[in-house]
Amino acid sequence: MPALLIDRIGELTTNVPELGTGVGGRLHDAAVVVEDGRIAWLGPSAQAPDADERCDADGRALLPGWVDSHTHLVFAGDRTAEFEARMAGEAYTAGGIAATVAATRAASDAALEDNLVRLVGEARRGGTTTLETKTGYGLTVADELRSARIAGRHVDAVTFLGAHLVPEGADPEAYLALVTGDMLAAVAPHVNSVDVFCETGAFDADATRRVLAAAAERSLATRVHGNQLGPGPGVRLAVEHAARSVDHVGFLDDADVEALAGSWSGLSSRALAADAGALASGSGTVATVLPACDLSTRMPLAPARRLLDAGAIVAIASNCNPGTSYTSAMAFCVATAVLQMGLSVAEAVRAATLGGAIALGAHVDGWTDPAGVPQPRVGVVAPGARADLHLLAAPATTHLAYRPGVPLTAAVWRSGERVV
Ligand SMILES: N=CN[C@@H](CCC(=O)O)C(=O)O
Ligand SMILES: [Zn+2]
Repeated sequence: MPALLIDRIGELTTNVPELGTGVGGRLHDAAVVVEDGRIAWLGPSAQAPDADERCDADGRALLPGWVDSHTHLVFAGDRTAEFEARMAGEAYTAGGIAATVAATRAASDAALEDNLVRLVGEARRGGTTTLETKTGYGLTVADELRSARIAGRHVDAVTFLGAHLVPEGADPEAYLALVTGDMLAAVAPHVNSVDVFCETGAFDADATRRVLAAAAERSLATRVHGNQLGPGPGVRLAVEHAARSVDHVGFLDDADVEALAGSWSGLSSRALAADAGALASGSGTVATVLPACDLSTRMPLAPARRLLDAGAIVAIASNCNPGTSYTSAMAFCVATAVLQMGLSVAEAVRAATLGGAIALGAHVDGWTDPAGVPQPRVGVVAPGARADLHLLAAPATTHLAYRPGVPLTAAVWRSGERVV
């Protein structure tokens, strides 16, 4: 692959404070050189070396591609009527998942794959370069396995979510035994992690523990859908089981917030930001907020400001799915986090890039994609990192919140290849 120079960058967000200024490690009048799919050099534009090809950023902002660490893209059908009912005042309940399970089971492999490819393309056009997606709309061994296989062909990380809902007509205990037994055994070679929806109407604390323990026995990373619809044990269980992330986190008490911050062994997000070594070696549970889901379900926005102030590591993800959050637009999630959750633009951008990477374990070199191929770290613009870059049609990332809803993606590179 010929070396590429992107120069005359008005504002470069590296997410590495030592490389620039502030939380975003920003540089101005900067340049980046990309070689063999990785960042080879970055620095002042005036000192940039020659390369085979050149892209003139013309004063615009460059940042890492979005890392969307929570989506549910293997599904068929949509739930427009359910959304309309919600906007007319009905509450969201976990039971809505069953409608998508029925449509997904009835769909052909080709239909599921076409829909997934459509959504991955939509996300790319909005600047997303790393995508996780979950199974969870099959809920039989065969349907979960085909979801995992289809997902693995198109995304960067696949999560098994057999513990999404007890399917209609199934005995809860027998289904849990299936999820933690034969179903997990079938999908394990095809997934990177295991998730469980810990909520009233889905899986209780005991069931959640059993799913997390079964995943740990197979050395699979874990994550939890927790504290989405009300207070509950999800956050506490995620931290106790060293889950990579707990997602939604809408209803938190002080102990939940302290547990999430403390999970990083006293390394606050600020300390981690200032010390790349600590970040690489630290392990804890990321608090993933899903602003579009909070809005689309008319739930209170997750307390992202409080979590950051307490020292937790926060990620922002789209939760793209046909029930609670039918959007892949990470820029919209970032704008909402700034305008309504009280984050600065630099904090929100960091959470939607490096935060998501930490939640996926993709912030360190050598993480593997679903095919088992080792990948360079993502979520930062730094020498050696995967060249996943997002050029905005704006001079500063501030425009993501200053001009909400305006499509600002001008170009996207993934592994050094121009994809948008
Ligand atoms: N909360 C559980 N799962 C999805 C919603 C799935 C659905 O309603 O189809 C979520 O993350 O919001
Ligand atoms: Zn979800």
